[in-house]
Amino acid sequence: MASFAASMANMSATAANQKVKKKKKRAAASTETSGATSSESKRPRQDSRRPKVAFLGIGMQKAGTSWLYTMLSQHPSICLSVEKEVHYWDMHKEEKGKGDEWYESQFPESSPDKLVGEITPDYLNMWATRIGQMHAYNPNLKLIVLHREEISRACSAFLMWNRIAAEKGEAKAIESMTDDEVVAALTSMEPPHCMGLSEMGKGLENLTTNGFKPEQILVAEFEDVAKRPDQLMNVVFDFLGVERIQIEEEKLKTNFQIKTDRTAVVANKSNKFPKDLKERIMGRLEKAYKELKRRNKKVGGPYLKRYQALMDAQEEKEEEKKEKEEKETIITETAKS
Ligand SMILES: Nc1ncnc2c1ncn2[C@@H]1O[C@H](COP(=O)(O)OS(=O)(=O)O)[C@@H](OP(=O)(O)O)[C@H]1O
Repeated sequence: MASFAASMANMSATAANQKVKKKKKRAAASTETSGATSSESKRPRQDSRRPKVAFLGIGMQKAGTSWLYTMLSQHPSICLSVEKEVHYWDMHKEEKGKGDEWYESQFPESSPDKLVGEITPDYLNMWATRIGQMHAYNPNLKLIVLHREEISRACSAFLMWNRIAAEKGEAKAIESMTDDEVVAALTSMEPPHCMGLSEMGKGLENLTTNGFKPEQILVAEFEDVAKRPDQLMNVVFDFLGVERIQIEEEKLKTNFQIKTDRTAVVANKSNKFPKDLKERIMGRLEKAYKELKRRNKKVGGPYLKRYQALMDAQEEKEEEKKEKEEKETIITETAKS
């Protein structure tokens, strides 16, 4: 009996030990996924107080997303990630095992009275499971896409990758490449998928077949970054449900390209795709990518129509205001004379 009791006690001690070990293992695993240290995990959880990410800029890559990040960073009710591109949904979550707590810790200035968001252009071209995870995290997420003409966008992407590779001695600089070489690199199915990442239509379809409603997605035109930046930002602010703010003219008109942090780098004018080469390339690719452009137009069309209507309504209002002001001036001057 005694030996039975001892062995029972022994067994329960072993079970208790195993339980403790398992608990420690689980704690270590959750520390690994959340990126927290053991002393951090002992502190009261902060994440329960952190608001969820409410909006995302999801592309297109090379369509003015760094400019958009800079404009949104001017808004007092918006909290952006410290780094422009968090890459949680396309990389950190699955490939690096990070959790939502880690994700939300990328927004150290978040608070309940601020709208939290980040911009990672690669989210537009993710596969279904990742979109599903993003939707499950926050089914009410608002998504912003800037659309840029497909071939010009790919040229911009190619130039960026070519400059990086050439600097490392891993590729010829664009200036010494033949047209055929540039076309081959631009259209390659291998990373960095220059033309592949112009597939906005497929990206939008993937979003709506994996939970997102079209009303949750705003598609705006890249061209307006240069042509009508203030109106574009009004549409974005309205879409996000925050107050419209007037951004300084000089900022609105600056060419922003950001790499890894909040430091806005004004684009180097010499860092442009050689103009003649671009014209030749665009001529050659126009026919080959007719189908891709048609699909983007078909799927993106209704979104862009909605966006155009919002832009036109603003213009009409401004014209009405001008006319009214002009009439008032005439009345005042007539009264004076
Ligand atoms: N204010 C303004 N007006 C006109 N164009 C502008 C502006 N700000 C940024 N840009 C152009 O946007 C291109 C970079 O886009 P992204 O910031 O999305 O690039 S990235 O995906 O983050 O690498 C890049 O395009 P390319 O010059 O054709 O490469 C920038 O020049």
